[in-house]
Amino acid sequence: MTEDILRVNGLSTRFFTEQGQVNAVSDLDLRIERGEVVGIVGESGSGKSVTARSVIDLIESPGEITEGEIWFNEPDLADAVADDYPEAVDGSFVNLLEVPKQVRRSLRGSSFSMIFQDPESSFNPSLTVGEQIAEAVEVQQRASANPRSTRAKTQEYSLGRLMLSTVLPSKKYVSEASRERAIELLELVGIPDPVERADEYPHEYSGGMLQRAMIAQALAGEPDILVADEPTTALDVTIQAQVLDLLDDLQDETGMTILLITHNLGVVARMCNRVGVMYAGEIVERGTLEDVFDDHVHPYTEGLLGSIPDLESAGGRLEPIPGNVPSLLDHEMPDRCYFADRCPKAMEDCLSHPPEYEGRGTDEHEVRCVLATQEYSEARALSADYFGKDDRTAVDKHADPDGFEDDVQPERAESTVEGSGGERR
Ligand SMILES: Nc1ncnc2c1ncn2[C@@H]1O[C@H](COP(=O)(O)OP(=O)(O)OP(=O)(O)O)[C@@H](O)[C@H]1O
Ligand code: NI
Repeated sequence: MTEDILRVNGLSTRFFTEQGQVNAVSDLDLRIERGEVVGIVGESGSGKSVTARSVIDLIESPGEITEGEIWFNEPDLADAVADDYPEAVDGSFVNLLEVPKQVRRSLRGSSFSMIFQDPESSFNPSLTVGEQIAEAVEVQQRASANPRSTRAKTQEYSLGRLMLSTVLPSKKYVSEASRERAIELLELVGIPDPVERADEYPHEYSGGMLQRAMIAQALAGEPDILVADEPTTALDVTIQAQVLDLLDDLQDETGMTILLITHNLGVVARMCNRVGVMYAGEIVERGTLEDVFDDHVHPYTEGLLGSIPDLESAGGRLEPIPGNVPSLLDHEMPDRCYFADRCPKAMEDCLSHPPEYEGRGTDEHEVRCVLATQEYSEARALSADYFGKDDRTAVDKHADPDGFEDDVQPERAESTVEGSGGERR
């Protein structure tokens, strides 16, 4: 039982800002099997969240998906749209970038759901948690006959219905059944006294509890794919571990597919089946956990592994990768390996942009690094100060009237280190 549920091909997402075009995600491929947990890991600013948001259709102006295909495996959806959008259908797969916005939107909650780092953003402070989860349950019921059964749900697909479900005005009250379901969901995610807690407002919840409530809200539509963007980063270590346990258990019970975004390889090791390592908007190394942890080729992966925080023990020391996160402004991106200026093994060959090569691990293992094809050679190494001058120009170019970029870059680099857990041990 290993069928793909999602295939992303050649995805590029750009932001058209006053400073220029930001190449947040470039030519990204991603394959997720049904029931699998796939991780995307990388430093701050590498494009992880933009990848997640692109998949779930949450890119807003000035951002835009400029290229690529996002194929979602859903036979009934494929049937429903095949007549009107034949080019968007390939067997049981539907290219979500080729169907109308409303159809895509109708998949939110029921097919795709997302949880974020800051649960506050998912809740309205003036409604009780129970009401909001019940509302999420009802939104799904409007889109489907029976929210408890995926099969019944998908048999209800028809194009008109898909479109309608997103334009119907939201009801101002929730039914008793939805309220009960909300309480069940709160219980499922381990909220004690769910009946009482359902009547409380978001600010009455602790961070960890609100994180659980957000997961309950995301589960209300029984999504096929849960996208979790740094779901535990803001929590203290003990609560982090509990929330990860919860996600793990829910995944076991429901067979849900999870796309997990994190900058913590410790979290990947614990949760994922396969992982993609992101740098400067690209996946630079991908494969099974074994490929990436034991047989990695890319010096960036090596660097991330060196900075791995230990989830369980206190006092683990974190060694950040020296150098700065690269600018993703199109006119500042060099035509070479984007990591070369920070790479301890940079060679002459790294001065042209590497394609994806087969890695030395499993069939899944791929690497954007010339070291996949040759041994490191001192003789061909770039001199230590090769990029010294380049770097300075890059910093100068960053300067803009309000100095925004200059202020932000160093802080972002630092927050990666903290966020990875270095401060919390
Ligand atoms: N709304 C936006 N407008 C302009 N640029 C954006 C916008 N959103 C993201 N970006 C840019 O896209 C790039 C990738 O950002 P993204 O948020 O995906 O990084 P990330 O890997 O999730 O980092 P973090 O670990 O800090 O969350 C960054 O250079 C960021 O500045
Ligand atoms: Ni992010």
